[in-house]
Amino acid sequence: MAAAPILARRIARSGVLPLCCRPPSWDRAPRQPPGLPLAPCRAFSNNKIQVELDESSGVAMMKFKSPPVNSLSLDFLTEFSISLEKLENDRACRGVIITSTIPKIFSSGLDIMEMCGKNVEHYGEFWRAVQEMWLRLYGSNMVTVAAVNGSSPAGGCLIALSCDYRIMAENPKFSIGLNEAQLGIVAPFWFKDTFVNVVGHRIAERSLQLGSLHPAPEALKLGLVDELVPEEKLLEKASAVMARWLALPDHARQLTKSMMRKAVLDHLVAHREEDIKNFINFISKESIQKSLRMYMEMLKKKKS
Ligand SMILES: CC/C=C\C/C=C\CCCC/C=C/C(=O)SCCNC(=O)CCNC(=O)[C@H](O)C(C)(C)COP(=O)(O)OP(=O)(O)OC[C@H]1O[C@@H](n2cnc3c(N)ncnc32)[C@H](O)[C@@H]1OP(=O)(O)O
Repeated sequence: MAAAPILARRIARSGVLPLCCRPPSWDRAPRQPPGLPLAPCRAFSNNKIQVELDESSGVAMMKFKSPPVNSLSLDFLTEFSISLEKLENDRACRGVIITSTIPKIFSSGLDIMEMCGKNVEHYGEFWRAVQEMWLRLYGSNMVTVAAVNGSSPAGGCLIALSCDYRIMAENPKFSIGLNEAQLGIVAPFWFKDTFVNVVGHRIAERSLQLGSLHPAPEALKLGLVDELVPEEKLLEKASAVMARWLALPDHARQLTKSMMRKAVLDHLVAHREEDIKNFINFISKESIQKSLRMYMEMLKKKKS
């Protein structure tokens, strides 16, 4: 995935400062008082995502921090891909736990405003960023654990599904699923394939057609998440799961992961441009734009 030049161009246009141009990122960890041994922890943070790597365990904690709902805007997706790339290329990092700093929300999915009333170039750029995020996360060599501490519709659910293991807070008010059908849009084939690989064909077919958002206990029953824990235990549990996965030799686990995921990844890589064209054609239709506008209005009305 030679994404660096594309990312660089996108960052330049989006105004988001690339990590490499910021003050040295690894220097941003809190300074130790003189005399104490240096904590084996490195941190970097950009606008929407904060990452801390514990060098002694090889585990990075990645926290989404983009209020109000961690929606996956072009800027967010760019930062996410850059953060994943940095960790992937860091020999000290073997695993990443993904969670959110926003109470009750893991991620609200793709930013609907990025898909409304924009031009064809923007839709193309946005969709390429969505693809890139997924290719990096689903294809990661690192162990990836999602600590889902809030609602996680559509693109948020895709992030969790793309990890190796999903632990969700046991609050029945939190829901997760690919609800695209409820918005009058269609989950693309690689969202669907990722879902099928986790829950199986029948459950995926029913859930996708109905655009279901499953409350946490139901998500557990369907196998959409691997376990539920009280919210205050979520990160502790994620670290314990991570330690179990990291106890195995990396090469054996990585080759196995790649064998399990390769066909789905290769499918998108082989059809990337076609997928972008399909997205642009689909999202540019007036009927689809109308559905999205109505959905946004419904969200706003729900508040008042
Ligand atoms: C043939 C096929 C070929 C190609 C592909 C074609 C199609 C493309 C497929 C695209 C796949 C799409 C994937 C997606 O992810 S779509 C997004 C789906 N997301 C949702 O449905 C979530 C909607 N949001 C909610 O349900 C709630 O907001 C949520 C997350 C439960 C939080 O609830 P709450 O705490 O009560 O907060 P509010 O609802 O008040 O929201 C606060 C604020 O945020 C705005 N907002 C919420 N979600 C989004 C979003 N996803 N994008 C943009 N903005 C969002 C909301 O409107 C409020 O804004 P306000 O200005 O009123 O404060």
